[in-house]
Amino acid sequence: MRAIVIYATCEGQTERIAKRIAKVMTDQGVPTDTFDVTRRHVHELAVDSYDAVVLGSSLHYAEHDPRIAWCIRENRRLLRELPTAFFSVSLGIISEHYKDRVEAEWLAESFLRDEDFVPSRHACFAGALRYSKYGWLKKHLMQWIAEKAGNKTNTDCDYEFTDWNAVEAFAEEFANFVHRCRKETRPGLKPIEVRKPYRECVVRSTECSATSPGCTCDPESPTGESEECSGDSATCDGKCCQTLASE
Ligand SMILES: Cc1cc2nc3c(=O)[nH]c(=O)nc-3n(C[C@H](O)[C@H](O)[C@H](O)COP(=O)(O)O)c2cc1C
Repeated sequence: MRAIVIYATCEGQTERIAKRIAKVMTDQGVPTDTFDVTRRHVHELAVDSYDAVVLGSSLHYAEHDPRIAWCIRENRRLLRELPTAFFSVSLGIISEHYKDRVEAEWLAESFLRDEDFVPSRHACFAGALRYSKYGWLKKHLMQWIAEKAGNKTNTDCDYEFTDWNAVEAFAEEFANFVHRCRKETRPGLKPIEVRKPYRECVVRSTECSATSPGCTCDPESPTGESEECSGDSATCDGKCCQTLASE
């Protein structure tokens, strides 16, 4: 049993949130990997080798990342059968103006509606203002937006608004939900064995032939993954069961 957090980030705040969610879920007995769609193509990811999926995206110019939308579309049938969660990261959600807060929530809900995706859980988290990472134009645009929203405008500093307690509570509750789903669908299973808890993701491989002597890969599995296979073992020819190195 494994879960994955698939996320899109621009300045890194969604990544920090995704990694915190993965850590908390892993600590709760649901080993969880992470996958950044802004660095790798989602096609490489073997989504079907996971038992629960969390998707997350930050909001930029009132849009969630189209690569997350694409990932939802590509895996729609699978996502309907699994425990799923979605989180949106924005600054509107902590604006001093009620209208902005409502809009941030509405944008998350309409994104899910447009993608015809009903996650088991969803949340909106506050992100960060990282002036140090913005170019000149973006810095001044963000300063102007921040001022309108009653937010921090000193461009010499970065500001983080994420409520980490809320992020951890979300991850903990979702991990408990995943446990409950597993119990309901497959009664009598042993408690989950936490193995290889810190790896980045399982990538799709079409090269696994499972014919080399001593190869422990399961040719039936889409990723060639087997219980014993480490992915970097010589018995796998280094071709199949690929997992990304631990952080
Ligand atoms: C160019 C730009 C546009 C943004 N547009 C919005 C927006 O339309 N609504 C909003 O609530 N937040 C907006 N934000 C705030 C981001 O959602 C916030 O900074 C978030 O932490 C970014 O997460 P990331 O670093 O994972 O991309 C914007 C930020 C930038 C830099």
